[in-house]
Amino acid sequence: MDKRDLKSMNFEQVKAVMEELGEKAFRAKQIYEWMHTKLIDSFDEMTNLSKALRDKLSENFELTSLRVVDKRESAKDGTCKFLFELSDNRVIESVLMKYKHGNSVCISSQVGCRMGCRFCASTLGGLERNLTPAEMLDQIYKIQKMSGERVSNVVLMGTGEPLDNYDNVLQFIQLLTDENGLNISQRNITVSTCGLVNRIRDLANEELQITLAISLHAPNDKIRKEIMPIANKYTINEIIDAVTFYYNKTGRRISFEYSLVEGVNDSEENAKELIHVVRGLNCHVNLIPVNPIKERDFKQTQMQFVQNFKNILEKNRINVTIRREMGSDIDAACGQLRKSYMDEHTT
Ligand SMILES: C[S@@+](CC[C@H](N)C(=O)[O-])C[C@H]1O[C@@H](n2cnc3c(N)ncnc32)[C@H](O)[C@@H]1O
Ligand code: SF4
Repeated sequence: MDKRDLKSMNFEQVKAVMEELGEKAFRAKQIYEWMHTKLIDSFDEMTNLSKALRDKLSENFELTSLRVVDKRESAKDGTCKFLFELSDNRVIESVLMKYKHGNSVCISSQVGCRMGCRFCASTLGGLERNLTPAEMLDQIYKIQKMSGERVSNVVLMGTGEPLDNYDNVLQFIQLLTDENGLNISQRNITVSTCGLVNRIRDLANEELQITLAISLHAPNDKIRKEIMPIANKYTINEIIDAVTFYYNKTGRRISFEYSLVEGVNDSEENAKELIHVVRGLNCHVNLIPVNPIKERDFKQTQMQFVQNFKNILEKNRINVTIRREMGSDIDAACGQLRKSYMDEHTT
């Protein structure tokens, strides 16, 4: 029988397990603390439990942990990219970004992705599997332990489509924001999605205070279909309706991600079209010059045109920023480092 995943359980579930094992309830608190505040990697480190209980736990439960297979630090801005190996030997990546306001970690939510966006390295091998809540937490826990600094912000912008792994992502958010765990504020968590409309509505109904980021990348359905297959399922209008619902439910300002690709979505005409799409919403647009991947011949829009695109939006009173490229010297585009690692190790 497969061992049950203890770190993915919330406090109530750990309490139920203790009852099942005939243990006192306070043991649940101790075990939960070892996992989620002391961030230990093995049952043997739970030194205030008897050896008998630790043995019982390891016979029946799995305690996930990640092995670091690579770590690269940007000489430009201190951004650190990590490659972690999971217990089934699959590899994922996470990024630590240091800002004045605190440390932000970008985590993966799946191994691979099935959404097929043309510019994205994460989807080149399709979806391998979902990550468990514990495997998402482990990325943050490991980075916090290795860096010795508190992580204050978490963004789900690494490999994978978080809303395609909905239940695990929700449980992960519950554990991450638990006051008996790392106690990260919901407001400091961002979930980024390519626009799974039904799931955006489900998420709105959870009434969380997290930030929702929409990977829009196009001002109309025609261009969006060329670069994002999900656009064949949901139109931009449907996305806008869903995010309006999200905003009405949560009061949280919506972020739109817009990667500029030369000759594809970066003309002045495109900027004007984009204004009509987002006008009237309480939102923020992030412009990101696309990070070219070697498997596709997409080119980055030159900075002067990115600036011009931004000016057009600004003149129309749209909140807009150009996202700083973090760690551009270390294969920082999402999924790129993992992809180069897999290419080297699987041929
Ligand atoms: C990798 S995705 C993960 C979250 C989610 N699946 C999504 O699409 O929003 C995070 C962000 O990276 C962007 N992205 C992916 N490949 C990129 C590239 N080569 N250059 C710039 N941005 C990229 C995505 O469009 C998205 O906005
Ligand atoms: S951009 Fe997001 S949804 Fe699209 S393939 Fe990459 S990870 Fe998947």
